[in-house]
Amino acid sequence: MTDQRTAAAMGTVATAEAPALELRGVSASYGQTAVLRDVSLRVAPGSVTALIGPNGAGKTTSLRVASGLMRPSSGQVLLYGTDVTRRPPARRAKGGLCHVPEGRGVYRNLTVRENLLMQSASGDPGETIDIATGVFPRLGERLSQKAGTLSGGEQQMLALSAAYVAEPSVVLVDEPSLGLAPIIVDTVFEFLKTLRTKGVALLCVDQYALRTLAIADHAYVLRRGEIVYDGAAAGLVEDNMFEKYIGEGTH
Ligand SMILES: Nc1ncnc2c1ncn2[C@@H]1O[C@H](COP(=O)(O)OP(=O)(O)OP(=O)(O)O)[C@@H](O)[C@H]1O
Repeated sequence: MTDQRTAAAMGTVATAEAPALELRGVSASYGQTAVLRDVSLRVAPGSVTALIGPNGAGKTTSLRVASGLMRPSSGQVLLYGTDVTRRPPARRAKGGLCHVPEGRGVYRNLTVRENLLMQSASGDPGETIDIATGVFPRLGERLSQKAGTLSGGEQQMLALSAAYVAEPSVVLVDEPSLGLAPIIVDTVFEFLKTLRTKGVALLCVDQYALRTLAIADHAYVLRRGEIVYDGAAAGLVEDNMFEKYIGEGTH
């Protein structure tokens, strides 16, 4: 989906300056527990932004607020400059936002083919299957299989294929490599790089922080619900910045 189409679906006009996605001063809580405190971040159109940080920092919660699965207690979410804070997830999805959640967002009782058609923007079965199997040939061999019986890696490929066949302009991916064999992790990162070449604005959370930074333009580090780094992804890798913000032992 182009920026202009997204803007039209959002009921606004795309401006060259507006970020594809912006969280502006977002705070969020689970019950009495504050999880995000005044989080602001921007994802430029056609760029990759890494959101990294230790366990429990609030990365998943940030993505949930961005896609509308969770309401912030204060602050705003903007898509191409339009305030969508009060819009439900389905409306944001229609406007070109695709959230691939942690833990494989597939319909387990539907076949691979049915899952792909559910995700499809065009609704054209032949075209949808061609696009998805072009990116992940493995899915082509399993079109009639129930998604719940796929291997973990195959389920992840199916979940990620939404980022193609739904034709989004903004994609949020949460831990796409979690629990996957190294060779499948390579496939996932190749896929994310390919997405970028299609002009999608990508916000990526992954346990492989260095690999994520390697494909990212910009990076944010979250710690205890606060942004503690906002700058170039490359800058975070240099000069021991990475160890300072995230700690040793992160790969
Ligand atoms: N449904 C919930 N109810 C209560 N607390 C929650 C809920 N979901 C998350 N939390 C808490 O909110 C904090 C942030 O969680 P979140 O999942 O956003 O962190 P994260 O940075 O994605 O962590 P990880 O890297 O471990 O996945 C954690 O302390 C977590 O325990």
